Amino acid sequence: MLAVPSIDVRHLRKVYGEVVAVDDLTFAVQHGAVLGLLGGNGAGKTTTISMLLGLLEPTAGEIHVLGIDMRRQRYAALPRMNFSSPYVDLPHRLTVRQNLLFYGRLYGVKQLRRRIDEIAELMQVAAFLDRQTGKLSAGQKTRVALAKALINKPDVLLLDEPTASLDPDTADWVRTYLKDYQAQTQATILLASHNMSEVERLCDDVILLQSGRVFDRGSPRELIERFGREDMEQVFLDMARGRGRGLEALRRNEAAK
Ligand SMILES: Nc1ncnc2c1ncn2[C@@H]1O[C@H](COP(=O)(O)OP(=O)(O)OP(=O)(O)O)[C@@H](O)[C@H]1O
Repeated sequence: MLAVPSIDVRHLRKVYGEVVAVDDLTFAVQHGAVLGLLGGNGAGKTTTISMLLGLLEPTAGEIHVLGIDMRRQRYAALPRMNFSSPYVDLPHRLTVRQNLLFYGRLYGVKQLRRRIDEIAELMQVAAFLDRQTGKLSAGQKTRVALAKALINKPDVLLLDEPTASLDPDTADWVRTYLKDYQAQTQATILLASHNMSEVERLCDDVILLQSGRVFDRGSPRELIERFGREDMEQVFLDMARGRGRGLEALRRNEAAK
């Protein structure tokens, strides 16, 4: 087990022209924990995940993953990481199998063909392994993206809205699978989601982001209690609408700065 957190982010900032997308974000995710990143549209979730992967250069701040400085040595960490995002398409013209072969080789997966069969079965994409990825339905593409995200059995998994286009039944088994995967491998997962029951079910801790800044943080249970609410859906609405005890949390955070 690592003595350092699996993900360690300090004073992270990203500015696009006049838009401050991420503003002084600091958090750590311990080995084997699941952190939820919640926030309304434009809160900075995708920007944060992109910086964690090295796809975007931060304006300021530090990111360490598995103890490795991502701004200097990200290629040492990337083979042990993976991600899925509805905003990053897999090559359309390749078949699902070709995509999984391509990414599997990129990640240096051993016994790749066996692993592809295994993950295709698990993510229920075996039936369309030889179809073009671009011609699949949105939900099928999401399952392929998850198969790609798990191909190298990552120690750190970054998931941007992993169940967004899935039907309720499929979303449910994907959540069950992610929970089992995490329990079996002790992987560390960062999950950006708009689905509050998913967050309650999967996340040990949650960061509520608003306009790139931390609005509040805690376990789902702590947040629900602190906001005086019954579930995360209501907590989220309080944050989004700037009302109730959520507003007090914001004031407290502002005062602490
Ligand atoms: N390439 C870009 N150029 C300029 N502004 C950008 C760019 N990408 C994101 N932004 C802005 O940065 C802010 C954060 O966007 P981001 O995509 O990280 O939000 P998000 O929390 O993932 O939102 P959503 O829930 O809608 O996916 C938004 O104000 C967005 O308009």
